[in-house]
Amino acid sequence: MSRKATPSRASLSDRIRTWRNRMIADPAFRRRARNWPILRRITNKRANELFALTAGFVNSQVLLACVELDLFAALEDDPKDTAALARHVRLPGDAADRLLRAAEGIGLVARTSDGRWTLDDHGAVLTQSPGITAMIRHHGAVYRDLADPVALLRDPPAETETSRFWSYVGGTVGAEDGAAYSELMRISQDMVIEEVLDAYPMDRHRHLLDVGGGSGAFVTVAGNRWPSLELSLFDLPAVAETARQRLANGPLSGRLTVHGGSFLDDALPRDADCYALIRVLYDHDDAAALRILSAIHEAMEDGDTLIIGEPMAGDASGARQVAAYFTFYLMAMRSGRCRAPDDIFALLQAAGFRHMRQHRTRMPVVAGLVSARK
Ligand SMILES: CC(C)=CCC/C(C)=C/CC/C(C)=C/C=C/C(C)=C/C=C/C=C(C)/C=C/C=C(C)/C=C/C=C(C)/C=C/CC(C)(C)O
Ligand SMILES: C[S@@+](CC[C@H](N)C(=O)[O-])C[C@H]1O[C@@H](n2cnc3c(N)ncnc32)[C@H](O)[C@@H]1O
Repeated sequence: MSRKATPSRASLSDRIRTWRNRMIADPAFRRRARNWPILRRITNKRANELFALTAGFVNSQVLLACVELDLFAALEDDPKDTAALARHVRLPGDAADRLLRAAEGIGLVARTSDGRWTLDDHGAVLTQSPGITAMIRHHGAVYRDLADPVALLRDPPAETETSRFWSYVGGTVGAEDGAAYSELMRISQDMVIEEVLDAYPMDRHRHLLDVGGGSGAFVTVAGNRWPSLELSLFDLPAVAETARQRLANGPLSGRLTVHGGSFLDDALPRDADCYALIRVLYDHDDAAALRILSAIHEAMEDGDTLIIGEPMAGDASGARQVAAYFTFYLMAMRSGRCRAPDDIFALLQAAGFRHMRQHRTRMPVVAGLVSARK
């Protein structure tokens, strides 16, 4: 049941917020604010932010066109003029010029002093970020599901393009799907792994079990960083088989065990002292999330640790963006929930965990991290 706060109950900060909102909403105040240097700066900043929000879809499509045409790779080594780039991306000169001007507007490319084109900051990052690039490409299906967001909120269909794309979420994945989606998972995982392992070094543990470990990128990086760490990976049988084949002859094979099974139905291996759920919990609604946590708790000995690393909601500006993106993304996927650390603590507590802690990550837009002990 929702309760409406009466003005007399509102805290001072709530009342200031209400007063502030009335001022900002008033066109006469906004006109006056433009005349005062400091207020003008804030006004312009807010206007630009609201414009970026309003233009979000257009910006995403400019980005998608650059990625699909491989524009950033063409600019990686040397600046080029419009005609040379038009030939590279196989567009008429005028169309290439439009694309470049649009890309310049959103920080993807920039002009050199002699009028040619080079990479701007975002474009430079994207030349070496296959994970982000793959996510930009796969947005087509998600955006089609979100084309009518109110309809999706009111009357979500049982199946969407996004839910079919990530078919493993329901626990049904065939051998042929296993390799394909694990590949997208793998290349999109690098930044998450770094955030998690920088914020939570594994030197205090003997044996790491990555639950829902996909193709094994997390255990691979952890194993390389901590040479005496024993490693295990647990995932659906088809995915586990893909991981086994990838890692069978690698340098870690002597200390890695791969287990196939479902964390919703099967018992988990018991020999680890650190269990990890990396980008797993947010795939699942609360009931399933609680089952996963309970299965891990059941497998653990007293004192063992669970770490949970995934994009999390929160107060940092990156975490706020994560909340908006993944809340709607997961609605399109028809499963899961973007949670704040407190939401995860509540589930952990219900599953019997204690000593719950949030660990600060350096880039909350990439991942948040919490840990708990049995
Ligand atoms: C050198 C001099 C003189 C000055 C430099 C000045 C300076 C420090 C500039 C900064 C440059 C710099 C270092 C920039 C770094 C930028 C970085 C690290 C950007 C990172 C961006 C990350 C992004 C955009 C991540 C996007 C991730 C997405 C969209 C992930 C989507 C994931 C999905 C949909 C997962 C689905 C899985 C499922 C199904 C839910 O389980
Ligand atoms: C979003 S992916 C994350 C993979 C990897 N941890 C990463 O960050 O790239 C979720 C993983 O959970 C696995 N998974 C989903 N349902 C599962 C289940 N019922 N039992 C075991 N693993 C499952 C998927 O196969 C997939 O590898």
